[in-house]
Amino acid sequence: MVPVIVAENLKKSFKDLVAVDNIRFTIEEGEMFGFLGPNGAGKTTVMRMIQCVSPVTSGSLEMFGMDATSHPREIKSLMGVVPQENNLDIDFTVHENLMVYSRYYDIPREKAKERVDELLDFVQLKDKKDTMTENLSGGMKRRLILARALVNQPRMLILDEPTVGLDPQARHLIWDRLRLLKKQGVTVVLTSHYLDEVEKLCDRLVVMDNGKILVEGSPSSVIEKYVGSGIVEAENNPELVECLNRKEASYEIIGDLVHIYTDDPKHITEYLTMVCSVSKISARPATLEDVFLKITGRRLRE
Ligand SMILES: Nc1ncnc2c1ncn2[C@@H]1O[C@H](COP(=O)(O)OP(=O)(O)OP(=O)(O)O)[C@@H](O)[C@H]1O
Repeated sequence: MVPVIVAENLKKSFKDLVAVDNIRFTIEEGEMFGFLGPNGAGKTTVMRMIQCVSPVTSGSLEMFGMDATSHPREIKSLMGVVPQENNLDIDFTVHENLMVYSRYYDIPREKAKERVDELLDFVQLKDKKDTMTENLSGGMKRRLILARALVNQPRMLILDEPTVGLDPQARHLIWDRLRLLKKQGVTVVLTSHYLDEVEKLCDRLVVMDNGKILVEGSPSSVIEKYVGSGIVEAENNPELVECLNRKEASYEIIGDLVHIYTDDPKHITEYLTMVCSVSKISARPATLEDVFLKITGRRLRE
């Protein structure tokens, strides 16, 4: 495996605030890699350092074997970026938006036209070619931004919350396109608050909080490691909690519910039903969302 991004003791401070606190991670070529974390965890700050638009405070950040501080131009030419906000030029048509962007990369006009047509086809916006950008739906705007990020045929694509606010159809189309890009060998790095999205798409992920990386691994390995393969949910009552303590089970009380983390949901369900009074008991597979909440807690962030 060839590493595309290597971060060592990477730190970013804004005056007294440490937004990214000495983190290390490696992203391999052709991987789909996710950054997760509550609001303010430091994900966008990491993305902006990767995009070489926010200087590293200390530590090292290498991409394609080049240092982010000394080779930003070379690195930028190899990547495409889908930012968190829709920052399209609304005074242009769909086609013009992409043509203008291709000029930044000095792509000859005829070649750019060909490339833009291919990209509009790729994101299913061919029939909107001459539509003014401001008249596109939210999903179409996101697709246009994805197309724009691909104008320079990047080896790595960075996406900050690519599907925020989109309906299921639009999300699925973006997922499908990201999978196609991965098949073509493009390294994809994304942040998302949609944990099902990350679970479905990403080969590996990190969970950040307060600028630090708390968890790293494939979705299935982190689920296995932090919550086990299944969760049994039951209505909270003192007798149930006593039973769980006796059995030394791993559990969490969440308001009116008890979450029991287990690799054998059937066994726990049968046991509890037999030895104590339980109601509304049910089992389900554990998800990345369970890991996220277990690791980062349930406290609301600012
Ligand atoms: N330019 C800046 N100046 C000062 N503080 C900043 C700046 N950018 C980010 N921060 C702070 O750094 C911390 C991390 O912010 P960041 O935007 O990276 O979080 P995030 O994980 O992307 O959050 P979200 O999920 O809300 O997008 C926050 O406390 C934020 O207020």
